[in-house]
Amino acid sequence: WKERGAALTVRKELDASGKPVLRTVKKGVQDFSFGRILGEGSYSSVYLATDRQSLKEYAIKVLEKRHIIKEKKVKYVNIEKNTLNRLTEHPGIVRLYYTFQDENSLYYVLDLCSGGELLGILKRTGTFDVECTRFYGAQILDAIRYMHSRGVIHRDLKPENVLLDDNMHVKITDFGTAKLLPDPKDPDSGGGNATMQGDGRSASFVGTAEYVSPELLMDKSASKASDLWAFGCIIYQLLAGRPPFKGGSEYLTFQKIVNLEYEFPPGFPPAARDLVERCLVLEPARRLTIEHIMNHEFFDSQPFGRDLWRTKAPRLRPYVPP
Ligand SMILES: NC(=O)c1nn(CC2CCNCC2)c2c1CCc1cnc(N=C3C=CCC=C3)nc1-2
Repeated sequence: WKERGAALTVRKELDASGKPVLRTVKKGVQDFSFGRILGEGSYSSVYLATDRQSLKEYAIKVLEKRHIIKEKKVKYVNIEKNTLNRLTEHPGIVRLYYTFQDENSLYYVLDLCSGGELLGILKRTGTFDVECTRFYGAQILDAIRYMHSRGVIHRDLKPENVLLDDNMHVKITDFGTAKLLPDPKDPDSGGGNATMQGDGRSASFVGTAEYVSPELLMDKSASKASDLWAFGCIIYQLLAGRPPFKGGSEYLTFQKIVNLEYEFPPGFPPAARDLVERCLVLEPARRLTIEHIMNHEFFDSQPFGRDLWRTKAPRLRPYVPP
C-alpha cells in the first residue's frame, strides 16, 4: 500500500547514547489528538483530529488492515485512494492531504467539513428555496463535472455524501465505491473496477436505494449518466423535502425507479420540474448531459467555475409554494 504525500515533522528523540537529537520523520498517529467520531463505515471510522503542531483540524479516516483483508476489501481501499489521488484540484471535493500507516491501520488525512451533511441541513429547514437549491445544485454539479473530467464516476451520490465546510460550501465525499475510467489526463492510469460475485459473474456496485439509477438495477452498468440521475433526485429532494422514489422497502423503491413512478408536490417550481424530468429519464443516453444541465433555465444567471466558489452561501430558507 504505497503511501502518498508524506507530511514531515521534526521530532526530538534520544540517540543511542541517550543524547537528545532532532529527527525529521513522517507524521504519524502521535502527531494528532483524536476527537469525536464523525462517521463509521463497514471497514473504516472517520475521526475529528487536530494536528498537535499546527493545531489545524482534519478528518482522519482510519482503516483496520486485518478487517480489510478478512472482508476482502483491499480492492475498494485502493480504488478510494487512487480516486482521491486523482481528485486533488477542486474546491467541491474532500481533499486527501496525505496518508500514513502503522502496524494495524491505514490513515487518510482529509479535509474537515465542519458544516456536516447536506441532509442534516435539509432536515432542519425541511426544504430549500429556489435560491438555495440553485446554489447547492450548482456546486454539486460543478464538482460532478470535475470528477467526470478526471474519469471518476461516484456511483453513490446522495445528500449524506454532500458535506459542508465552514463556509457552508459543498464538499463531496466517500469515494470508496467510485468507478474509475482511464484518466483522460493520465492515459496510463488504470480504469474500471467491477466487483466479482461469488459465481464469478462481474457485478457492479449498487448505490443507496433511493438514488440508484435504473440502469444499475436493470443491467448493472454504471456510467456518468448514473451520477446525473442521482443529481436529479437530489434537486427534487432539496425543493420537496423528500426523495422522489421512496417505497416501504428497498424492493418497492427499486420498483418505483424502474417504473419511473414519482410525482411532484403541488407548487413545485416549473423550471426545476423541467430540469428534474430531463434528468430522471430511464434511458441513460437520453438523460441531460452536464453541459445541458448547466445551460438549463433553472441555472439561469448562476455562475459556475471559480466565481461559484467565491460566492457567499445564501441564507438557508425553506421553499414556500406560491
Ligand atoms: N467515508 C468518508 O470518507 C467520510 N465519512 N465522513 C463522515 C460521514 C458521516 C455520514 N455521512 C457521510 C460522511 C467523512 C468522510 C471524509 C472526510 C470528512 C470530513 N468531514 C466530515 N464531517 C462531518 C461533520 C459532521 C457530521 C458528519 C461528518 N466527515 C467526513
